[in-house]
Amino acid sequence: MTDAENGAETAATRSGFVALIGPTNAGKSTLVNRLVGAKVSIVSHKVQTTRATLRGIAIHDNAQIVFMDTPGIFKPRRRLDRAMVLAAWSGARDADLIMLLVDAERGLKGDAEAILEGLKEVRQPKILVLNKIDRVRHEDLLKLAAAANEAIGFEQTFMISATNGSGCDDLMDYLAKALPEGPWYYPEDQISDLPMRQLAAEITREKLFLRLHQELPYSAHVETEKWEERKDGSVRIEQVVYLERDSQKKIALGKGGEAIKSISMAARKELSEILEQKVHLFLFVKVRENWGDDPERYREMGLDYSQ
Ligand SMILES: Nc1nc2c(ncn2[C@@H]2O[C@H](COP(=O)(O)OP(=O)(O)OP(=O)(O)O)[C@@H](O)[C@H]2O)c(=O)[nH]1
Repeated sequence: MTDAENGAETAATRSGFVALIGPTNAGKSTLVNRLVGAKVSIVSHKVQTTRATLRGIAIHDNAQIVFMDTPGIFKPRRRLDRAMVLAAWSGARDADLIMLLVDAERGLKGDAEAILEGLKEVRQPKILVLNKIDRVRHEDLLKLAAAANEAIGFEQTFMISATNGSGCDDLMDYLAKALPEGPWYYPEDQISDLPMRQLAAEITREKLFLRLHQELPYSAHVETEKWEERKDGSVRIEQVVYLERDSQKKIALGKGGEAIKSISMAARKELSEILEQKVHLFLFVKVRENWGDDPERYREMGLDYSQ
């Protein structure tokens, strides 16, 4: 029986990217794990080299909500930090909606204040989510909400506890309705696989920057192209490192391939620890001109993994 015969109305699908912004320890991972309903968020990232990372995908009513992480939004201290902050904000600007998560117990001190300042420049619709309300008196929450809304006109303010779930259903109802109508970005059955592939790409990117950060542009990008589980329990992973120029490719390879070899070894070691299986990692370095200027880059970063 079709939906129409059944008398049920088929609502249009919605989908979009939600940039999750918040100071360290605000509860981003805890919240995504709760909203996504599975532990796909896996790691909290140690090094802030990511422009926009997929944290998890939630399905609510007819909407597919893709949570993106934009680490590195904090007060810049060194030159490198400043480049990362800029990149992090550019990730946020590509999202359909920005969700600022604040630890209500800590309030707007420190990084939260700097983030609010930065958010003023961003045009996307923004919502405020005060987390850890289980620890804060209601009247203090109201004061905090008022102070934050004075700095920025948020579309909505939510008060939640990521650990006990209070307020989370209302938040999801809102997100599902706020995202644009359109087809889902990811096929439902591939969702579980995506974060692992992206995580693997991110680990390699982290190693790349740890070794060569002053010599490579921030736009350097890694994609996981193949992921093959083998009968002997090991996994074969093929990744491409995309750079913008031949000169950068030379740097990434190093003399006699020595740089890429050590990057690959470091990435393989970490991956096999996380996956708890033997990993065969193959890295290819390719030049893709103007990659850094491509406005579709961000979407592609997600979509490429499902192909
Ligand atoms: N009481 C309380 N604690 C919470 C809540 N949400 C998160 N926490 C705790 O806050 C701490 C930080 O949570 P995380 O989810 O790791 O925070 P995060 O923002 O992902 O942190 P980074 O990855 O370091 O940026 C953990 O100890 C959580 O258990 C909440 O609603 N109430």
